[in-house]
Amino acid sequence: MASFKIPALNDHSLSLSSKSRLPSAFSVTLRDNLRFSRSSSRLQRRFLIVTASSASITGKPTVLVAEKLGEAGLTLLNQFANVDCSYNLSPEELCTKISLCDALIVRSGTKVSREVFESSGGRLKVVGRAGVGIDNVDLAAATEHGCLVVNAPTANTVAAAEHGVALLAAMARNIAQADASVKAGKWQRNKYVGVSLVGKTIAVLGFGKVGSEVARRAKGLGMHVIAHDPYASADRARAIGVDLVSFEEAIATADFISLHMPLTLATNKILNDETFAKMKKGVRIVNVARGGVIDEEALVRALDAGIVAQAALDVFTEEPPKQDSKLVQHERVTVTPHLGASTMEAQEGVAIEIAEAVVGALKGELAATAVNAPMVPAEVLTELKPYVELAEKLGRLAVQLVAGVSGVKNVKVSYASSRAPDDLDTRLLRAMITKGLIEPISSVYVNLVNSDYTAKQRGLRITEERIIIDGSSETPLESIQVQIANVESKFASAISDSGEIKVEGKVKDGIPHLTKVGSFEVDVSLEGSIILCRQVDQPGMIGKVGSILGEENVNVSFMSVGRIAPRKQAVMAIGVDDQPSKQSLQRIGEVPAIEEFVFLKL
Ligand SMILES: NC(=O)c1ccc[n+]([C@@H]2O[C@H](COP(=O)([O-])OP(=O)(O)OC[C@H]3O[C@@H](n4cnc5c(N)ncnc54)[C@H](O)[C@@H]3O)[C@@H](O)[C@H]2O)c1
Ligand SMILES: O=C(O)[C@H](O)COP(=O)(O)O
Repeated sequence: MASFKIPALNDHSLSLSSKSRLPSAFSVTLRDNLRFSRSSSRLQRRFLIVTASSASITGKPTVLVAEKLGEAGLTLLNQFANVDCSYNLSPEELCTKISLCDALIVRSGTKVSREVFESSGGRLKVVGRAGVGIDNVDLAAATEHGCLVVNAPTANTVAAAEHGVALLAAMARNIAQADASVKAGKWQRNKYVGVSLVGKTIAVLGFGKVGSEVARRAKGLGMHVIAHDPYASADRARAIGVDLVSFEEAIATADFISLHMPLTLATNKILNDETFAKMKKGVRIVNVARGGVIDEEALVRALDAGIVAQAALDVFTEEPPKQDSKLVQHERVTVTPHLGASTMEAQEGVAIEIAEAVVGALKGELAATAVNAPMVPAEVLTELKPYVELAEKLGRLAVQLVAGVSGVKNVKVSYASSRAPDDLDTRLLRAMITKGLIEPISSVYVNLVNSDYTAKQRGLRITEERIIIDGSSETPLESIQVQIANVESKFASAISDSGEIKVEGKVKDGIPHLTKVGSFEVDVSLEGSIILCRQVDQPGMIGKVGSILGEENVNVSFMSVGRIAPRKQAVMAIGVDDQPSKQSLQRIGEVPAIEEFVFLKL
């Protein structure tokens, strides 16, 4: 079998000193909870498994709905959980309530801060954002607390795009101002002469879901559409008839600018004094993204200087904005109170989308819209299921072999596979190895959300290596090997020739097997628990150990002996269904040919 090594795929090393509290009954598990949610059919099928087992005294989890949610979503939630609809909570009230809740659902009006996660005492397992933007949720804090954040990214796209186009047309034709004027008893036909859209250039900044829908509609209005988005595909733009251009070109050539990017460090105040100065005189701006992408004071200056002729804004840095805000009160500015997602249809859709995601996550199903965790496609999960189990068990075994576990710092994981490196997603496997390594030696529960964070926090450096082997690529993996460097072992035979604790496993007929301990080949299915004994190879050993266990009614599920050569050193691996008593283990240790032994819980 030919093999060669490729460089480590991942290297997670960082020591953090702070201790975070983590949920007490929340873990990734594939064995018992592999169910695929088929609910969000519009979404690309990408899933995350999260198991949450705690619930309230009534046996049902409690979901706090902190902002108004569509009826259909509430109905879904009520079928599974105790639903507490408490709107307009102060930050203090939210922090008080949250310790009694397993899930929280919000829109953009609630700040889910670090304090919220800290106040939950580890009970909060899922935050559902009933909409797209998650800038009101402290994602880092959620991840540190092992709390999954899911959103509803698709149901309000069209509503937001329609609102953008509505603002565009309303702004160009002074609809809001003219309406107010007529209601005030005036008839100012000359004052409210507008501008036409047809033939004008509109720059869509952020060519994602909403941006591309706006672009489509703007094309329908006869506009020339250009877009700027450093991450968008040129093919997708071309398919809609849109030219992707640089930011500089977009802002310098546009008659209208429509903003559709998320608020990030890079987009914060992306429209500012400097960028306004580069725009065409008389440009008109629409913002249905986030208020923070515009420097609002600079916009007022640009309006007053005549650089910006008009603006139409649905979103503001501070919501609601101050009543005396110069921007809001500006006569050439049209405003709406963050209504982009607020259509009957979008709110029903969002409510269903988020309720399904939250209920699914609480049930231990696969969350399609996880924001703070790697998502693994369903078909990959199905295929990796037995390897995920193998990964966790190898981690558990390896760490239990360490003498004095505090020194576990460097772990190397090798995946032997005939697949190309980019055809094997190891994130889930790494998370499960981390879980296996950490859980037996701490009170921390590790899941896919917090595994990398927890490893870093404990100063655990996990490097991954792919070993490409010949063979059929139908099987995702040939074997997984876990090595712990620079430690002593309570079972010296687990130390390989190169000095690390080494365990290796394979999946056989769908069942994870331990196939190597140190330099010894064994073959024992990873079910129940395991006793490893090093002995001088000789007849009758299996019988002797088997009868000690049999006397105590401990059922042996598997036995295998790996030896260097006949009658030389050998390692016997014995799978047991039950935990033998201390006395039985002591008797095994007293069998004359046995030089060392260890009992390992899976
Ligand atoms: N007003 C509302 O009620 C409302 C409703 C829905 C969405 N939104 C907001 O609209 C925005 C877009 O939502 P979406 O669903 O289309 O998100 P999306 O993720 O599908 O699209 C965002 C796009 O912005 C691009 N982008 C990121 N950084 C950029 C940069 N520096 N310059 C240019 N483009 C950049 C991304 O590549 C992506 O294509 C978000 O801020 C969202 O919160 C508002
Ligand atoms: O990000 C979003 O989905 C929109 O801004 C809508 O926010 P909302 O749910 O508060 O209306």
